[in-house]
Amino acid sequence: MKQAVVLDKAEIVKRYKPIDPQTHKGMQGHALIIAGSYGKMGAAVLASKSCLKTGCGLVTALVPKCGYEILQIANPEVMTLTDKKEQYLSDIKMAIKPQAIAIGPGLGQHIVTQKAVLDFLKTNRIPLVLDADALNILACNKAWFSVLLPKTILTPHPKELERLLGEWHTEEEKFQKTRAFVCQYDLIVVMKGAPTYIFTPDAVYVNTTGNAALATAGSGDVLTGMLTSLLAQGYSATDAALLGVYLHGLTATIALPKTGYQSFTATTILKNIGKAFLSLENQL
Ligand SMILES: NC(=O)C1=CN([C@@H]2O[C@H](COP(=O)(O)OP(=O)(O)OC[C@H]3O[C@@H](n4cnc5c(N)ncnc54)[C@H](OP(=O)(O)O)[C@@H]3O)[C@@H](O)[C@H]2O)[C@@H](O)CC1
Ligand SMILES: Nc1ncnc2c1ncn2[C@@H]1O[C@H](COP(=O)(O)OP(=O)(O)O)[C@@H](O)[C@H]1O
Ligand SMILES: [Mg+2]
Repeated sequence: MKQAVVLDKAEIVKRYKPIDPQTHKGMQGHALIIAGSYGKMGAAVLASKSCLKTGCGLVTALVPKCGYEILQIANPEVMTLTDKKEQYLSDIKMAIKPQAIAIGPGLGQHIVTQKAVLDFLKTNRIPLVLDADALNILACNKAWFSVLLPKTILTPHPKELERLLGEWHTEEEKFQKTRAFVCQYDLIVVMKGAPTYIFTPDAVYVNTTGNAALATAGSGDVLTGMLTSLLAQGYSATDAALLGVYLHGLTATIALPKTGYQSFTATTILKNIGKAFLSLENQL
């Protein structure tokens, strides 16, 4: 494999766009988070909250009916749309025009949800982040890889990546398969791990922030919201993936001395997104 580009502060500051003092919520982007099912509504809460806390002006969550009160109470700043089904999503339609969409965290893989996801992918023309069960559903329907919009961001953990690409026997083979996949379908793959690699058709990047504190439930759901937020704010898919992964890791670098590994949770990531941004501003 070609040498990975090291994603350090200098590389990030080049891509970071400070907030315009004249901005308003309508200019900060509107994101839609399609997530959650009975028992996994926390994933929708975490992804939509992280989307807001990464600077998106407006965030809407689309969840099954059982998620309505959970979302509205846990996240009063987030607008909530509900499906007609109580426990899982059955139909992905929206009367809004978001600038970016995330789909997958906590979604489950009900057969009806699978069909709704596939129908959505066929017609979607809005910049997209695919995570968790959206990846698992796609892995069961590999013919659908070719309907994905160019530069869609996929965020698999190792098991999800294996479901998508099949087994590998060496790290080198894993990298080759991922590289071939992003080039064939013109996608961006955030290969989550320690460290996380970002694959684009042009280059591979290796992240330098973060630590094992991130090995905690919901950590990836928060990352999905952050990437979607940056996409909605007008960052290119490559820059959103690079900046989002870097900032997500930076929250753990910043918080570790106070929390230790054990008490760091996905909520700790949310609480430290602001400090992560501020540390970029100090470099300008
Ligand atoms: N509060 C909520 O609502 C939450 C909801 N969530 C939602 O739950 C759904 C299921 O998601 P999930 O990722 O837990 O299940 P799944 O895809 O079977 O993967 C698990 C297996 O993958 C592997 N593995 C994972 N990471 C690895 C690594 N770094 N390195 C190596 N291996 C790794 C590992 O496999 P093993 O090593 O055990 O063989 C592990 O057993 C999904 O929709 C998600 O969004 C969660 O986000 C939690 C909070
Ligand atoms: N040991 C580790 N060191 C650094 N980052 C890690 C480590 N373990 C997990 N992470 C990060 O935590 C996140 C976990 O994502 P994921 O497995 O999808 O979590 P969840 O589905 O519970 O939200 C990824 O961004 C991954 O890179
Ligand atoms: Mg996950």
